[in-house]
Formats: sequence, structure tokens, C-alpha cells
Amino acid sequence: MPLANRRIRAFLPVVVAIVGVVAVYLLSTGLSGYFVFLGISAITAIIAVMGLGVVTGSAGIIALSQLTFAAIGAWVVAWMSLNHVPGGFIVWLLAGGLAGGIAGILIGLPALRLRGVNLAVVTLGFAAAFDVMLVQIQFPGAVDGIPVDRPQAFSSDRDYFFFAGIVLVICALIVSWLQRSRIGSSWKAVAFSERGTAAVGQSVSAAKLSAFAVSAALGGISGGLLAGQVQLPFASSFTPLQSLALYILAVMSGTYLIDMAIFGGLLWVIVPELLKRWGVPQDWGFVVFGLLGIQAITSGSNLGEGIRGLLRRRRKAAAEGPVTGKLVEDPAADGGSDQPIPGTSVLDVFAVAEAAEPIPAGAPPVLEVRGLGVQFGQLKALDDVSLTVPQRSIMGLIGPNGAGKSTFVDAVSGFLPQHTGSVVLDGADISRTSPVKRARLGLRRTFQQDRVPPQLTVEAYVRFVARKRLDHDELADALAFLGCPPPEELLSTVDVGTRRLIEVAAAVLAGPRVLILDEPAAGLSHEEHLAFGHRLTRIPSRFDTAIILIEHDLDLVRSVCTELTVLDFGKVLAQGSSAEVLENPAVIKAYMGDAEISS
Ligand SMILES: Nc1ncnc2c1ncn2[C@@H]1O[C@H](COP(=O)(O)OP(=O)(O)OP(=O)(O)O)[C@@H](O)[C@H]1O
Repeated sequence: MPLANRRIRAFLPVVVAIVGVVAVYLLSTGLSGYFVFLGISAITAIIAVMGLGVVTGSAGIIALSQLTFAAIGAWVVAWMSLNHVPGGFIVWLLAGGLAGGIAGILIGLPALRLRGVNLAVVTLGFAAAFDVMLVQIQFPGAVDGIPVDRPQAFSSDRDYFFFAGIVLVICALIVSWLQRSRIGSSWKAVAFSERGTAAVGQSVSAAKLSAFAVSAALGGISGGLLAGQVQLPFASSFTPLQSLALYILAVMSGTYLIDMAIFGGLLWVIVPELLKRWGVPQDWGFVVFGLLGIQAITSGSNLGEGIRGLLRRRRKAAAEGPVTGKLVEDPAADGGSDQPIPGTSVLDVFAVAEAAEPIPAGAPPVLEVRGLGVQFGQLKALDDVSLTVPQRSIMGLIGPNGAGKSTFVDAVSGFLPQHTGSVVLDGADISRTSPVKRARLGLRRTFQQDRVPPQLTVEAYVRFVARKRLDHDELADALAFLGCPPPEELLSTVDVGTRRLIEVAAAVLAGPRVLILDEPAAGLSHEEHLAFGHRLTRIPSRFDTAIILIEHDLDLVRSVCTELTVLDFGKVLAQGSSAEVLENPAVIKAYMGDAEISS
């Protein structure tokens, strides 16, 4: 993407925010009094569903207590107003948001180990318990009819509407910035795969807790604003049933997208209003939301994604040629940077990669695995497996199906902490460290199954995985080098085989000491396999990385790997140079019927 376009994209949220403030000002002066009041209600609902967009839409966590966090925010604001806490309404509102955020973390902590229905039960239970308590203790000032003070400069309904609009715009700017930041990427990653998230060095707990905290803080601010709107808040505005309906609305609309949060908040106000005008009891609004929610869940999509998908398809159809993202002869032609890769041209890649670069004799080891053992019940999936990976080498790890290759990767990368034996990286024993720590120390892996979160763009994903500052050109060059689509491409629009390549490119850009690739070229054609392999051979010297490659395509293994380790029934069957090992009769026997060794 040209520099000018990137700058426009960076400033777009600010421009939209300014337009938003102007629009709210015009509405606050132009609307009739009744609609001004409804407008404030819509703004509080938008902020609450925006929070659900973070925890549910982005992080994929079921949270059915959003209006309980709103009640906490409202309670804090009412209490501070009653006690004339210095600082005025803005400070009270911030305190309400903070209280909501802290409550979110407290609920999030026990919920870290829960998923799906269990988490739904816990959050709904919390909402129900708080509701009972709220009815008992009441909001401060409610019994004596002492109203919450609004900000002095915004005390009329019209002015308060404008104030609420400014709060909304600030919240939207913060959420938009967070969504595009590393934290936002971690939410989307954790929603797609917790193992994939940990494997790139991101703490899963931190990702989930931050989503809970931000979402609940937005709930708290929404409730605080509502307290200022109605001035005498009551528990009936924050029931568990309403939280449930709000959740359905968020799922249905896709409120991790800011525009859809606005749409969802408007719907929250418009549907009951229309029912009232038609003489239908407003509780039927819940039925309407329920039906829309069922439609969203059964279709597996939401309104926001549906509309965006439609617009994307139309744009693509109008464009001259489709983006393929597959390996091509000229990386630049694949949408990457048209600047030559320093020291590398396409011809250069293919010329040098006729065979893997030999490892310098006596290269020191970067990874030493000693006596690795993993047992599942009675099955010894790995039995006394040892191997040494020299710096900047490419070691192939092969074996028939069920030989223990994936178990080896899981054990070495820390996902099977019960393994025996030792794993030594750069001379340090990392056998007892977590997957997150191992990734941060420079031991990275990819997965056999797709673990690339589709909600991200290629660029956001690569930056998230790399965990370091990357120059845009450096990033585009590395993507083009491996035949990946351009940085701005959305991952959901890319086929699975290409997503695997992007996974490799991102892991490489992290600059790991050792990179374990578990069947990285699955999903590519045989020719693409080989082209990918040729590029792979350039990685160790270019990125100072050693590679362990797990692969069934023995042509690829032969052309890429300098050394091989063969596993069979969890034991090392053969080890040595690729040529020697592939001629070994025991290896040929083990592969009979599994794969064909071409000579
Ligand atoms: N979680 C588990 N529980 C029980 N057995 C397991 C588990 N994971 C793997 N196994 C068993 O351990 C053995 C090794 O499996 P593994 O997946 O590591 O083989 P693999 O070489 O990667 O096979 P493939 O090439 O098909 O991916 C197999 O017999 C498998 O059934």
C-alpha cells in the first residue's frame, strides 16, 4: 500500500471522530426533546455493546453480565455525587469505568479456566447475584430521591446529550486504537486458538483479562452516563435478562466493528420504541433480539461481517484481477514490494536453492534435545529421543503417520510439560518453562492445523507474531519473499495453504533461534511445495535461524534439509545427512506403504 494511503488510514479514525462530534452537536440542537432523551439512551447502549464487541466479538468470550458492570459504574457515580466527591462528574464517570474494569478483572480471573456454557453460567450467575444485591442496597440517593448531579456545563438534556456524544467518540477512538494495537490482535488470536496464541509468546491470560477489563470498563462508563441521564437510577435498568438481550444484540450485529456497535445501540432503543408506538408490549423486544440472535448464530456470521463481505466481493469483482496469494515466480508480482530483496533476486533464490546451503563444519548447536520421552497412558509416543540442531541448519524430522513427530514438536515447544528428558536452547535448559516463555526465548513453532486468526490483516498478524518493531518495507519484502499476499490483505479472504505460508513468514520475522515447522506446505500443490522449499533454504542465512522441518513430501525434504532424523513408533530410527538417511534400508522399510521415496 502506498505511503500516502497508509497515512490516510492512520488518520481516518480522527477525521471520523471530528465528524462524529459535529454530528452529535447538530443533533443536540436540532432534535426534539423526546428524541434527545432517546439519543442519550442510544449512546449509553452503544458504549455498552462496544464493550461486548471487545470481550465477545474480538476475544470470543461469552460474557452475560455487561449491564451488571454498567450498574457498578452507575452506583459509583451516584455514590460520588451523593457524597460530593471533588472533581465533578467527569472524575466520577472515570471512577465508574475504573470500578467496572476492576470488577471485570475479578470476574475474569476465575473465568480464565472456563469456556463456553460454563462461562455463560458463571457470568449470568454473577449478574443475577448482583441484581438481587442491588435491589436490597438500592442506588445511593434513590430512597431519598436525591438526584445525581450532571456536569455543570452540560446540565440540560440537550447539553448532556452533547456531553454523552463526546464521551462516546472518545470511547470509540480508544477502542479503535486498541483493536489495531498488539492487545487487539491478542484478543482476536485468543478467540481463534489459545495454543496458537501461546506459541507466539503471548500470554493467554493477559489477553483474556485485558478483554474483560476493557469491556467491563466500557460497561461502567455506560452505566455512569445512564446515572447522569436518569439522575435517579434503579435496579430495573440493569437486569440479567437485559444483559442477555444486549449480548445477543452484540453477537448479531458484530459490535467489535465500531459502526456495528453504533447500529446495535440504535437498535436497542429503536425496537422497543417502535413496539410501543404499535401498541405491543416492549418486552417483545427481547423476542425480536432473540430471533435475530438465533439467525446470526445459525448462519455462523453477523450483520457487520456479512455487509463487509458483500462489499469486498463487489470490489474484487470490479477490480481487474483476483489476488491469488499463491507462490509465484516473481514475488513482487504477487502484490509484494517491488523493491528487490537485499542480496536476493528471484533468480538468485532458485539458483542457490538447488540444494540446501551446507552447514559450516563444526557449527555450534543451537538446540539440544536429550532423552525426550512422552507417554499417553500405556502408549510411549516418544521414547528417549535425542537430536542436536546446529546453528543455521535445516533439519528434517520425518517418519510415518503416528511416529511421534507432532508429539515431539508439542514437547519441545512446551505444550506437553509432562515430558521427560531435557531441551536446551543456546546452552540454557528450558525444559521446565512454559510455551510462552520458550517462544519469547526464541523457540518458535507452527502448527499442522490452521492457527492464523482470520479477523486480522496479514500485517497485523505478522506484527503480532513478530513481537518487535518492523519497518513496513521489511515486512512487505519478507512476505513477498515467501510468496505471501500483501500486508493489507484480510486473512479471512486468503486460502488455508496461503495462511500457512503467512504463518511461516510471521514466525521467521520474529527472528527465532529455532523455528519448528510442522508440515508448513500442507495445502499447496507439489510444484508450490518445491518452490516453497527453495525459498526455505534461504531463511537460515538471511534470518540467522535454524529450522526443524516436519514434512511428508520427501522430494521437498531431500531438496531442503541438510540433516535428517527419522522417527518410528516414537523412537529414533535413523539420523545423519539427508542422502545417507534416505538410502537407509530401515527407513525405506518404515516408509513402505506410507510414502514413496523417489530416487
Ligand atoms: N493426546 C494424545 N493422547 C493419546 N495419544 C496420543 C495423543 N497425541 C498423540 N497420541 C498418539 O501418539 C502417537 C504419536 O502421534 P503423533 O501425532 O505425534 O504422530 P505424527 O508422527 O505426528 O503423525 P502424523 O504424521 O499423522 O501427524 C500416535 O499413536 C497417536 O495416536
